[in-house]
Amino acid sequence: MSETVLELNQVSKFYQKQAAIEDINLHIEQGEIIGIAGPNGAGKTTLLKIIAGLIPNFQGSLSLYQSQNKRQLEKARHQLGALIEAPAFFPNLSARQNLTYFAIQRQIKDETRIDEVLDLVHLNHTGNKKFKSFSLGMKQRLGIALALIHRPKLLILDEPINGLDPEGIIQLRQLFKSLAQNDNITLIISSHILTELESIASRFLIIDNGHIIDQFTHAELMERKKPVINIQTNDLARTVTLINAHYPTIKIELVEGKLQLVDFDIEPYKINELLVQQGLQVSAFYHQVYPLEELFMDIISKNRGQTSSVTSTTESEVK
Ligand SMILES: Nc1ncnc2c1ncn2[C@@H]1O[C@H](COP(=O)(O)OP(=O)(O)OP(=O)(O)O)[C@@H](O)[C@H]1O
Repeated sequence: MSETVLELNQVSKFYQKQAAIEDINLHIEQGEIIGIAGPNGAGKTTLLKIIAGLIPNFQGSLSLYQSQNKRQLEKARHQLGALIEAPAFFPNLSARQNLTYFAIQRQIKDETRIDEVLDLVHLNHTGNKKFKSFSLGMKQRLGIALALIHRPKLLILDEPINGLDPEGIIQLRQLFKSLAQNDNITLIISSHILTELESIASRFLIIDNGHIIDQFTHAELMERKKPVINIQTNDLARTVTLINAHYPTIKIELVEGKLQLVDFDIEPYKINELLVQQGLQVSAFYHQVYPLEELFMDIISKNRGQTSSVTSTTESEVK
């Protein structure tokens, strides 16, 4: 049976009358992977800090594992691990020495746990290498190891994949999925890398100007996604005429010198076939699907009162 991890009711944080976040309501169940996306300054870090207990003064109520008052909350937060901003590691100590220091400080007696977390974040091979000569990605992974060291049930990560190389990103993606699936750990992750967030999270929160302006599960994202076909030919104007004549409901836009088709309910190859049969030279034809990125842009522009980027293009506009 699933357990409620976190409940926020009308949570707001103001800095000099300016809201960093405002009227946030949120309910999170054990085992969920929550992906938080939002533009710079949207309020993501503020929200994560409030959950982690790093901003004690805020308006509204927060309950963590059914604990609400200050004392109970302090206890409940032992179940929480967080990587928000870079932890202060000792530059002249190795990964293992740094973790040993924090383990002693946190009264973690099980020494094997240090090797376990170093294994989990793939830093077990770094030996005597000092923290100061770690790459950004290695530093980031050591921060995650530290957040995991006391076996938290809830892990909060602010931009955890920043600065990682592709291999590091893949390793962390697998780690996050395994923590949720095998260890039933709940994760709350913020990231600007939406393609990555999309492959990790089970539910998404879109934040703008301090408000949760939309939220949806992974399955709902798939329903709302808009596939796009990109086309490049030797005669874009004629391509538009042909597609408009045969498939009048398809919307076409000119983007960076190529045509983008949305709202098509036919097999893409049929469009390609049509163009080739009509003697056009099709130099590029590819199906592009970045659901979260596309939906994110739509949601943000709608929230800011801008029109959506997709409009129908006429032949004269292309010429
Ligand atoms: N300590 C502070 N004092 C004053 N204003 C603050 C403070 N911390 C955050 N803010 C303001 O609150 C708003 C939200 O900031 P926050 O760091 O939570 O956004 P964010 O979504 O994490 O941004 P980014 O993606 O750039 O990290 C911003 O306008 C920021 O300037």
